[in-house]
Amino acid sequence: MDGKIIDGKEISRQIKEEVKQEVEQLKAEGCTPGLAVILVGNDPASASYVGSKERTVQALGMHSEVIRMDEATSEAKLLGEIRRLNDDPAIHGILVQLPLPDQIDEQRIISEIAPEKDVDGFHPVNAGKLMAGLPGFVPCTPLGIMVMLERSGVVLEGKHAVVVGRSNIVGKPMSMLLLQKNATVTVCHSRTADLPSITKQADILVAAVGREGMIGGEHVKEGAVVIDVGINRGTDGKLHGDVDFDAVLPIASKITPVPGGVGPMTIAMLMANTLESARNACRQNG
Ligand SMILES: Nc1nc(=O)c2c([nH]1)NC[C@@H]1CN(c3ccc(C(=O)N[C@@H](CCC(=O)O)C(=O)O)cc3)C=[N+]21
Repeated sequence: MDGKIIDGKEISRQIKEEVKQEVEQLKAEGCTPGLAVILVGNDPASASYVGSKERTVQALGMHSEVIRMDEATSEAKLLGEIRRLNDDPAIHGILVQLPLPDQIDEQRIISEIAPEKDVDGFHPVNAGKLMAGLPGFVPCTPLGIMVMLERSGVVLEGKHAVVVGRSNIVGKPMSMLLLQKNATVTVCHSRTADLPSITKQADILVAAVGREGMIGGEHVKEGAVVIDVGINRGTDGKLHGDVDFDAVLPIASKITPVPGGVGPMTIAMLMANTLESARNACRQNG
């Protein structure tokens, strides 16, 4: 209803429809894109995300393999599973659901995934390619945000983009992608002094801090575009963003909701990356 609210669910639906068409075309050439998702342990939130990824992969006509491993699984066993998938020609994308249990070194695991199957874009080779401006897989959440901005007609060139959060998964790749589009980028984090004075300069504000309602009206400039990456499960059992939506809505020119904003875009881009990986693999060998 309100044209201010960027509908991530609708944009993700469009992307998935486009991917579905292209999957059909690729299948007609004898190549079925395949995604393997590894879930270690029984965290209910992780299990629910993995379930939703699996359903989406199947709905788009791709091959899905979900590997569920025990909470006590050793690092060696998980590495073995990744090596098997690296060598499996039916699998074009490998996603190891994070976080992993404490006995497993996440960086060690991510580094074992073949970079050309790393549809999460977390492998150091893909991170390096992004920084160097070379083609490679880009992490799904920041990539999805770029697509949302583009499809909502947001111009980035010459604008001040402020990213709050410096993770390898969102903040750092987000800042690289915004730079590529000629935004002036500032990265803030938990030790930033006087955060509101900086976020208030933002034409585009990306909140990826992981603290419910952290970004309030006092953080936002009139007319800013506000992207909320937060997915915090509140005590009410509902999902809440990092942005105090009701406080920021009247100030922003555009804003993404939670749920129905960045989250669905993340899954859509995972599908797009898996399609791209299959295309690369099949057209190279076929
Ligand atoms: N290797 C790896 N890759 C990931 O991409 C990855 C991960 N590990 N670990 C966990 C996070 C989280 N994540 C989400 C994706 C979609 C929604 C999503 O679609 N959310 C819906 C609501 C879902 C609900 O209601 O629970 C929404 O925001 O509208 C949320 C969260 C991917 N992650």
